[in-house]
Amino acid sequence: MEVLLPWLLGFLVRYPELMLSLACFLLLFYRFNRRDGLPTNWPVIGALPAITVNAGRVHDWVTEFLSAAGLSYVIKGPWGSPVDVIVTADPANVAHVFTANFANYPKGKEFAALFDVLGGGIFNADGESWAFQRRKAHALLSDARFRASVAASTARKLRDGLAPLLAGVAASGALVDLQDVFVRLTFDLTAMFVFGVDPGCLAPDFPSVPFADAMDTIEEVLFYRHVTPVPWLRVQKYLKIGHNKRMGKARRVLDASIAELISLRRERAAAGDGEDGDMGGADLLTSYLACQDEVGKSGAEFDRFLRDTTFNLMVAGRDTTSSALTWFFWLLTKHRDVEARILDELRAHYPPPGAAGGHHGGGELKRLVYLHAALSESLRLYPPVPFEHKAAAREDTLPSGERVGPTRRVIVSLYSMGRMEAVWGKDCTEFRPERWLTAAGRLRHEPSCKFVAFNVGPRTCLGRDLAFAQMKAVVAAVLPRFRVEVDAGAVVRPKLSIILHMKDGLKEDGLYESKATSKTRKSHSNCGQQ
Ligand code: HEM
Repeated sequence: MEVLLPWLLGFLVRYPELMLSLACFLLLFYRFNRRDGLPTNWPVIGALPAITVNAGRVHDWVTEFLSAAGLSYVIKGPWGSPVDVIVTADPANVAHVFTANFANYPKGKEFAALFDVLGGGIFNADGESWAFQRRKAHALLSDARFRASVAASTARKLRDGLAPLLAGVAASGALVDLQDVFVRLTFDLTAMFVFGVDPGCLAPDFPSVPFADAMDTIEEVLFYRHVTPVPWLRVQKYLKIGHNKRMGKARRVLDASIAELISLRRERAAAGDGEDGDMGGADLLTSYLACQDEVGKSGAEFDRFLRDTTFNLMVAGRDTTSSALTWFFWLLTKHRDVEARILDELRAHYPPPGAAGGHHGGGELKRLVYLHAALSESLRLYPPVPFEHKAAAREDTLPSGERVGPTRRVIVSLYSMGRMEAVWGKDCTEFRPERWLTAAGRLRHEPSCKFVAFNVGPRTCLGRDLAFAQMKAVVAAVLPRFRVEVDAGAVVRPKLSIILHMKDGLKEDGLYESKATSKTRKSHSNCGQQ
């Protein structure tokens, strides 16, 4: 050792780059993961090598190490601050954090800073502000007139927008990215019930809609903020460069678009046209405008409230539902037996409008039990919100035994929770809608701390029923008429984002309209009629 040490030091002084490269090589390519499958937590840099190497497949990587660890594992912070993260897919931890100790796990200031673009909206709010917004949103979203208007405007959009668009694509044999189609569709559907206006994002020429493009950019930057060292984020903010610059630009577009939609609605209300628009005046913005006294704000403050509220609802409705639909349609291409059962159920309980018994008021959707089970199964494996993070206001110990506090946060992997053998059994990675059905063919209830796609506890999703109704309506409009085929070689994987979109979309696939399903397929990426 006496000989080796001076030799090593001499080598380090003379060839620092070589030594640094060697160290990096050892770190990055030798032991990102320990032999037991768990990521190595190195001194100072924490699990950075493992994170770097697995960044492209983060959700599957987390699932692998959580399986190996027994549902929870502590990742040491590489972000330049002494923060560790306990990553968990343990239902007991979820129940503890989201329900039993809800008050001790607020969204908090750091969450609000990370998601500053959401302003004071419901996703970012805590305490009284959150409670008020939740009460209000809950009342509006469950209002019977609102629900009936959403059902009617959705049916119209599917009949006059989606179906002709898909038929046109099918007839022309053009390529289509189904994910793009669903994002456009849910953007329009959500804007209709939030602003009372159809922005026409879903159109045959696939127009560029600045509002929708700005939302895409914002989501990308938000994910980037999760995986970038804090000091570098600060430099970007200070110099107004990189992702910070992109965010600034997107925010300006977003704010301008929302301001325009709000003033349009105000003008129409002032002109006595309050009942116009795609929702016949039953949209959420009209309702919020009418309750200014209850909100207790005026002038610019009320405008900011409207901007934050409507934007939060747009985020809530657009991306989650489009992500869910994309994964669902892809899963059906892999499970034709499930598709066939859904088609049988649709024929029996949801005949097309115009056919005998084919009147659709929305209530019939409740009879589609197997479809409900299949959608739940898809959401279990591909939850649109793949992870949630939480910080404890006061030090706490989780049921799994780990301490949480100022220097240790919690990340719940919703994606991994659906894939844990300990939670769902040996067939946890299989797509099996039957797991959601009782022997009598009714829907089986799964505890929400186990099926977390819609969140758990007091902050449970307020749009769950609406989302199921919209997804069922889309499936009923598309499935009997079109058949989607996926190229065997297509690589389908999640994009790195706060929403579980598909990385390369579903554009390598083919869509066929019923009449031509048979043998007229020209190439894997064609569209045709069944
Ligand atoms: C498949 C579709 C959907 C899924 C998987 C989903 C999932 C979720 C999740 C995971 C949260 C918790 C987010 C968080 O606190 O970080 C949430 C909250 C929320 N969702 Fe949904 N959502 C869906 C559709 C919708 C729709 C269509 C609406 C209608 C506007 C909606 C409205 C909301 C609202 C208002 C909240 C905030 C609740 C609160 O913080 O108290 N969601 N949703």
